[in-house]
Amino acid sequence: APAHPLWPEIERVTLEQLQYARLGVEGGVWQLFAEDGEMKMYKREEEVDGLAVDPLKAVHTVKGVTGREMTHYFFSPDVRFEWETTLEQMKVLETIADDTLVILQIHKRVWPASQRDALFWSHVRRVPNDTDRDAQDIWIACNHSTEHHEAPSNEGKMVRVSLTVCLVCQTSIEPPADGGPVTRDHLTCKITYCSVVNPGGWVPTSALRAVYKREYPKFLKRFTQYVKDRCDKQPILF
Ligand SMILES: Cc1cccc(-c2n[nH]cc2-c2ccc(F)c(-c3ccc(S(=O)(=O)CCO)cc3)c2)n1
Repeated sequence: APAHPLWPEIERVTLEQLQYARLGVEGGVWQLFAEDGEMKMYKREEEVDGLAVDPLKAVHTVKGVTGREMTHYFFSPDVRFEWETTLEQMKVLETIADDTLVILQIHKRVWPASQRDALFWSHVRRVPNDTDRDAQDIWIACNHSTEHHEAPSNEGKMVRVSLTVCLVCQTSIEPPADGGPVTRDHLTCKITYCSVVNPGGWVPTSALRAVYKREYPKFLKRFTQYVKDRCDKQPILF
């Protein structure tokens, strides 16, 4: 494994997030707050120091793409402005490996809160499916807040959020009955998107919950549609 000081944390957090995502929405602690076709969004209402830090878990089923494709486009900084509508600036501060980056993102301000930025490592990996041999491998992309010497301190202009996010994808193939080639029509990708964002500075709880309720469904719907459009008519990446 690459000898980088962040590597042990990247390994630990990525695998923890994988287990967390695979728990699904059991236990009755998750409250369904948005639904759109196959997409279901759940939250837990939690406050830390009077700040709403509502963990979010979304599950979605997307036809015609693989988990590798879904996590590739989630991870790739080159295409982020094409689907992340709240992004104002983004800088790759460090390329640790071809599947591991440190990124600084400045997001658009949401009235009445002050503008936020996010500094995180971003990692994507394939995880062999240890429970079901003939299933496809699982893919996970994970973003987790970190420190970095190159991140400019915004002289107090910006509030830095603290976040842990993962996108876990499991692909299924229903092979054609006639033994013909597998096409995108035979692909189904089950997605779990998990997010815990500490807004970093005080935001009225009601305002923050309204932002989450509006932004998260929009974000996941737009992102998954973007990947379907990008992959349409392209060779399948398993
Ligand atoms: C989807 C969503 C939920 C909650 C708030 C907002 C939002 N609206 N206006 C500004 C933001 C905003 C502020 C700070 C942030 F760190 C992120 C943020 C959100 C998602 C991710 S990610 O890692 O899931 C995808 C990469 O951008 C990273 C940062 C988004 N967008």
